[in-house]
Amino acid sequence: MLIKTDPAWDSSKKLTAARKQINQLDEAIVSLLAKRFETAAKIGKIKEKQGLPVFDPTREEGVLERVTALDANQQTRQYIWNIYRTIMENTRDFERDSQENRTDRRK
Ligand SMILES: O=C(O)C(=O)C[C@]1(C(=O)O)C=C[C@@H](O)C=C1
Repeated sequence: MLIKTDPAWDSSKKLTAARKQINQLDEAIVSLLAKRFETAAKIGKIKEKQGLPVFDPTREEGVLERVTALDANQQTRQYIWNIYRTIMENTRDFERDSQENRTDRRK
């Protein structure tokens, strides 16, 4: 058990506080991701009507370039890039699941 005079007590409080902050940030991220998925589903339906494929590699390259440039911290840019690759991969799946005709499962 930790007592208040123990330096580990302070560390433990800081850990709890930082995790609380992470929880709040996660709430904001999930809410924004939900809106992003919703918007992408609309795009998926427009593409379906126009007979366009869900996967648009040129647009994805543009998104990756844009979001990595938005990150002021050069050290985390590679991670942002990785995260967005995954977001867009999942977005493609969601777009296909949201379309009326769900036969196109190509990546
Ligand atoms: O902008 C589009 O055309 C989308 O369908 C959205 C999105 C994205 O998640 O940003 C997803 C799939 C496409 O390959 C390109 C981009």
